[in-house]
This record gives sequence, structure tokens and C-alpha cells, in this order.
Amino acid sequence: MATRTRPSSKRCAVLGGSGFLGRHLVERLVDRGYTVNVFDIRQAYELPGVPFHQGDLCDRQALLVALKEVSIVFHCASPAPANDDRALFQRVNIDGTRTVIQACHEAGVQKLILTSSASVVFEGTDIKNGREDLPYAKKPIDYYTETKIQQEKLVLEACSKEKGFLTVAIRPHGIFGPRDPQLVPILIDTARRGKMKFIIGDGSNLVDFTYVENVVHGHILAAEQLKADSPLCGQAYHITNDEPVRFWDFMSQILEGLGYSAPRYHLPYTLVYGIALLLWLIALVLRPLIRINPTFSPMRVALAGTHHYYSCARAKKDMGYQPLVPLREAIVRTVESYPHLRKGA
Ligand SMILES: NC(=O)C1=CN([C@@H]2O[C@H](COP(=O)(O)OP(=O)(O)OC[C@H]3O[C@@H](n4cnc5c(N)ncnc54)[C@H](O)[C@@H]3O)[C@@H](O)[C@H]2O)C=CC1
Ligand SMILES: CC(C)CCC[C@@H](C)[C@H]1CC[C@H]2C3=C(CC[C@]12C)[C@@]1(C)CCC(=O)C[C@@H]1CC3
Repeated sequence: MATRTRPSSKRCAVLGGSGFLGRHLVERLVDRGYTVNVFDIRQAYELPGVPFHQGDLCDRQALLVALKEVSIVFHCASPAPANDDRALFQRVNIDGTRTVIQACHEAGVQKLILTSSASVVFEGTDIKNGREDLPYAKKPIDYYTETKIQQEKLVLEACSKEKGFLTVAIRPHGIFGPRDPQLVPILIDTARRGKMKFIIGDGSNLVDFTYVENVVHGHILAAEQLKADSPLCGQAYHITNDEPVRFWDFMSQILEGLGYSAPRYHLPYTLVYGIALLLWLIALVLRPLIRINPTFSPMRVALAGTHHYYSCARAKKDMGYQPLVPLREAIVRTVESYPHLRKGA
């Protein structure tokens, strides 16, 4: 039987390493002295000393090349949540994650760190200081969430001390920061189209927005603390900024920071949610003829009009997590990183 070289504990692979979170993670790992392989379906950048493997994570052979002699795998690849393609989510988040686990076994990987999402417990109604023992959403709000639940279950169930394969899931929420392709760009695009005048609901709903560097910190801590005798094995952890903020205050700070007016007029939540649902149904019916992606999808309206913030006490206790960058500083850094989205630019 062929003998496998023992992988170094500082040799890792980042699946989805071209993405927003993935790239920040790659950069931090390199700073901390890790040897990093990047695996992604698209190559978004080049970094000296960081081999890039372009491939689909559903392709086991392609993955095996990127996982050679790797001991830690960070899996943060996923189709974007705004996508409405159920088959794609099923293929990448569920079938693809099975392939990742299989390839990890074959390559002798010792630790798998999944980027899950706090949304796996979100059903569109209030969550206040939610802990990890909340049940998975019975009626997930969209295909993204539905498949993130299955994905997390697959990864956590694969944890086996006997096989020497340890797994953990990190559940971030509302990641933001430099180079994020979603939150700030969508917000500013909506403002530029004159659609950011209204607050959905009374505006008092508290939400977690988590700075990307804090999310990265949580992933690296998890990887370093994940050992056969640690409580992390097969568990999920919320990683947040630990500073829930009013959804509309956060949006207003970003808007005003970039020179746009904050929304001022209130609309009833149920009315906006009903309209969003109707538009989503119309878009679904018309899909064979024309593809429409309404800005205010039911998912976004639910996120904008309800409380959804989570406790990160478990991460503090089990892995010594503390957010590194406070929210105020994180907002300043984020706003400064988007000069091209400033009003008039
Ligand atoms: N952005 C957020 O607020 C949150 C994100 N997450 C999770 O964090 C992870 C990273 O998200 P982001 O960086 O925001 O997204 P992103 O879209 O910037 O990055 C995802 C990366 O996955 C890659 N990818 C997609 N399908 C692939 C495939 N079949 N094979 C190989 N690579 C593939 C994409 O090319 C992309 O580079 C995802 O798992 C997401 O579910 C969780 C909670 C919140
Ligand atoms: C048009 C405005 C009302 C809203 C603009 C901002 C939104 C694009 C974002 C506000 C909350 C964000 C969020 C996510 C994506 C971007 C937002 C909807 C996620 C769905 C990303 C993936 C997750 O796992 C959960 C996130 C929750 C918060």
C-alpha cells in the first residue's frame, strides 16, 4: 500500500478562497505562517507563494490535487444567497460538500472547518441572543438556507475521533468589510436607484453585522483549538461582533458615510413582506420567459424587519474568541474601502 506523507499541521487549503471571506482568510493565514492552497471555481487574484487550484468542488479529482499533503481544510465556498437556482445550491452545498468530505478522507486531511451560517436557524421571525442549541429552521426562508442546513449536518456528522477526522462549523452572520460584493454594493445600488427612502417596520430591530476580520479570527481559532479532546469536535459556533445593532442604524451609517441620505419614512413590515412575496411569485411564474430579481426579496425584507442576533458565548468559552475589531471601527474601515461607491464618484 502506498504510504502517505504526514501533512504538516500548518498546511491548509481554502475552498472558496477567491471569495470575499475566503480571500481575507487566505491573507490572514499567510500572515500567520500557514502554507495555503486556494481552491475555487474562478481565480480572482494572485498572491506570491500561494498556489491557486481552479476547479469545481463537486470534482473529487480536482479537489484531491489541492488537498495533497494538507492537514486543515477551510470550506467557505457557496453560490451567492441571492441566487434562486435550487439545483445549483443542491449540487454545490450538498453534493459538493459530500465530495469535499470524501476527498478529505482520501487525502488524509485531519480537520475540516466549515463556514456555515447563523441563518440555519432563521425562519423569518425574531431571534434574540440565539444560541447554538436552537433547532434548525423547519421552514427555511430560501434554498440557500435550506442547503446550508444540510451542509452543516453533513460536516458535523462526519466528525470522527476514531478516524482522526475532526470537524467544526462556524456560523457567522451578516459579514461585512472591504471587498464584500454583497452588502455595501447592493445597498448603494439601491440608494442610487432612489429606493432607500423607507424603513421597513418601526426600525428598532436588532441584528448582528460581523466584521470580516472577526469572522476570519473565529475560523483560525477554531482550526487551532480543534483537537480530539476539545469540546469543539462536531459542534457549531456563532461568531459575531457581539454588538447587536439596529438594522436601520447600521444601514444609515454606511449610507451617510458614503454621502447618501439615510432612509426616513416608515412602511409596515407585513405590507412590504406581502408585496415582496407577491413579486417573488410573479418572478417565479415568468421565469421561463424572463429573469427578474427584485431588490426587495422576501428574504431581504425578513432580514431587514426582524430581530436576528446571536450569542457567541460558546465560542468565547470553548475557543477564547473575542472580536478583534469593534463595530464602530469596522464601519469606518469599510466605508473608507469603497471610495468608488461614494456619492458623486
Ligand atoms: N456574506 C455573508 O454575510 C455570510 C456568508 N456566509 C458563508 O460564508 C461563505 C463565504 O461567503 P462569501 O465570502 O460572502 O461569498 P463569496 O460569494 O464571496 O465566496 C464564495 C466563493 O465560493 C466559490 N464557489 C462557488 N461555487 C463553487 C464551486 N462549485 N466550486 C468551487 N468554488 C465555488 C465562488 O467562486 C466564490 O469565490 C459561504 O459559505 C457563505 O454561505 C455565512 C454567513 C454570512
Ligand atoms: C436593500 C436593503 C433593504 C438591504 C441591503 C443590504 C442587504 C443586501 C444585506 C442586509 C443583510 C445581509 C445578509 C446577507 C446578505 C446581504 C444582506 C441581505 C446574508 C443573507 C448572507 C448569507 C448569510 O448566510 C446570512 C446573511 C444575513 C444578512
